[in-house]
Amino acid sequence: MNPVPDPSPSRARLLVSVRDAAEAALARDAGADLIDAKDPDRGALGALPAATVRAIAAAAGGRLASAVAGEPLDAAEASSCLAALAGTGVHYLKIAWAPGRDPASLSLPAGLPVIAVLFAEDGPDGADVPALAAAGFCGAMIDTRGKDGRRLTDHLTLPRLAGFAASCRAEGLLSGLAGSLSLDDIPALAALGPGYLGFRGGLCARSDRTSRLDPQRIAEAARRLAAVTPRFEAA
Ligand SMILES: O=C[C@H](O)COP(=O)(O)O
Repeated sequence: MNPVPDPSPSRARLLVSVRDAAEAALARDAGADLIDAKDPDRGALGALPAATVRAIAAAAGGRLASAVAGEPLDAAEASSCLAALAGTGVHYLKIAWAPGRDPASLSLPAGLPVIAVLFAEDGPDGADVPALAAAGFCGAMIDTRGKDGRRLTDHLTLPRLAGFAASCRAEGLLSGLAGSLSLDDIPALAALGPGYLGFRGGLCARSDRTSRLDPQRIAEAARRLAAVTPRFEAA
């Protein structure tokens, strides 16, 4: 089994989505904990070609690397998307998963942990987590589907997000929160005790997720995360 981040770390980790190996090296050097391969030109969870993901995993050096595998319509398509990125050298994969979706025909790659990505627009909460654990996911995160300027907290309240993180801890799943987050979101969200906070746009020049990553913003995000002591509320 590949290593995955501790589901209940003493502080939330910093996940930075990158489009290529050069951005992976930049994010690694600026202080990202988790290097996430994603095509920001193709929506919330645009998958990159396997060769690009392989190069990103290599450039992540000692950091954990993940890759997004897309937004499949059902479990069978999810299985194909995941299989396409197995063997790229990342430590885990992330894939969109609708709450309540039947996992019967889901085939998870052997030895490669997978995180289910729920979209904030669908109103997920902690009650969705036990089914994800039962389906075999190693983690669960909430992101926004529409990159239209609305942030995660424009869709879901802090108590609801706290309940989601707590439910993940109770199920032994890694949890993540993302969705057009800015540096100023860090104190309130990191305090909820997620495994990681995920960023792209908020760490890019002009806060444009299709623009280049800004190493100073990444370093500042790492500093702010390190300063927050999470409150581990019960599920
Ligand atoms: O997994 C994290 C995402 O890449 C977040 O992207 P975003 O900050 O542009 O919404």
